[in-house]
Amino acid sequence: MSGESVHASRDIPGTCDSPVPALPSSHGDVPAHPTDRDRRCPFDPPPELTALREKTPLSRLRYPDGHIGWLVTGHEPARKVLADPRFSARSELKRVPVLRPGTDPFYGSPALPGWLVDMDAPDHTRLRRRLMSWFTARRTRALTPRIGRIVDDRLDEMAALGGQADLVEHFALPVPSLVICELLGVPYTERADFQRNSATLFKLDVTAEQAATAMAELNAFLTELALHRGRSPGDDLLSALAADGELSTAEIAGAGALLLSAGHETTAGSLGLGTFALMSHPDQLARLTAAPSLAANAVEELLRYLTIFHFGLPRTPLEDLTLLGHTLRAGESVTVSLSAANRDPAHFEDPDRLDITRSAAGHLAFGHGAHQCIGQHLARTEMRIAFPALFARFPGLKLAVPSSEVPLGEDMGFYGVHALPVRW
Ligand code: HEM
Repeated sequence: MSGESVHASRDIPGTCDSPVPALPSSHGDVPAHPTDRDRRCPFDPPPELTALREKTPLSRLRYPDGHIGWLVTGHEPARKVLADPRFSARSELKRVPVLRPGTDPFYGSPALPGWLVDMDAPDHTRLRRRLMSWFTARRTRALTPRIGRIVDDRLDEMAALGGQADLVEHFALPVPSLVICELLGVPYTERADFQRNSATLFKLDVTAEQAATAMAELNAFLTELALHRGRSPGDDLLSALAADGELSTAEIAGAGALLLSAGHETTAGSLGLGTFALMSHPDQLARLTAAPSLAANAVEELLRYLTIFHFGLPRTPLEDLTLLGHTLRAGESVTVSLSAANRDPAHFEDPDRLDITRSAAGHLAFGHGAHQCIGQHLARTEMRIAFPALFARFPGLKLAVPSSEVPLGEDMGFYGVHALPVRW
């Protein structure tokens, strides 16, 4: 299905009650993963995914290259799989991703140095330990005043544009980009190249060659920077890693590339899509603006409700094991759908309703277990500051186009909006 037809058929936000269609079936009884291009509503996972979860929290799944593996859609089994060290995250064990039509240059071969999402213990633990101290809740809280100033500066810049702007270009993308640049020690002036390369990496329909080129460019940039910070250190993460001498330059560059790309794309997606969701649910927005102290709760609920990591997390059993009465064989592909798990009625009451006052505790938007998002506290802090500040500065913020014309990031590994034209 093309993006165009999705835009044309998508319902007005807040009224996305499409009937659940019959389960998709590519061959025989084994369905393919319902993709984001099957969404009926910009904020809800495809109804086919919900239907799969309602049928069983663990189903067979046909991957784009035709091989058959497993899809976990229930909240409880999703947590179990992600917490179980018998499920590997190593890239050389992964086959084709669930949504990419072609091959993936990063699957089927060893992890790139520093690329910790694709590693298992003990390498993963060694590397993660070196990075964790920079992303603790305490350290992130200390960044609050600086993030507040970055947010205010961007809002000033937006206000100076008159009465209309693209919120992604002027707010949702620059805020996390500036924050992660400062933390890592990456010059923000270099953003055009790293933002383009990161976007290519996370795009679903690029060729393997395009993705590999983007990765090589990003890596070369970070390698040069890591060497430079080794010679002339600053007060930043890359300098600290270079001075500490525990990681190789290749590992520092790889971890830097991962942090830089994950650190801005994801939060930008959450800020852009989150603003769209709030504006489309005026009752929820009114609650937030009336009580900005709800921001922390609202952020958790938006993370749950929107689950921008929409393609799921890939894992591979290292041995035969049993889950929900099924035998999963060593080497089989398993995908954990965070979108489906975060809408599981067995864990969240009335899960398809956005309610910024509910407890969204236990949501899996940041994953779970050994690979749970390193940047979660940073992302939370940025969002908790950004949403109330945005709506306080522009109390009459509105979409400047019909909601059906907002370009959705359904072609991206992280869901979001490519642009959000707003006026005030
Ligand atoms: C709303 C924003 C974000 C969301 C929804 C998100 C989501 C996730 C998820 C689901 C994972 C788990 C991947 C897996 O298990 O395979 C993850 C891992 C990761 N995230 Fe985030 N993330 C966000 C923001 C950030 C930020 C701001 C940074 C950087 C500072 C970051 C850096 C990372 C890194 C380095 C990992 C890999 C951790 C590991 O493998 O041990 N993320 N993220």
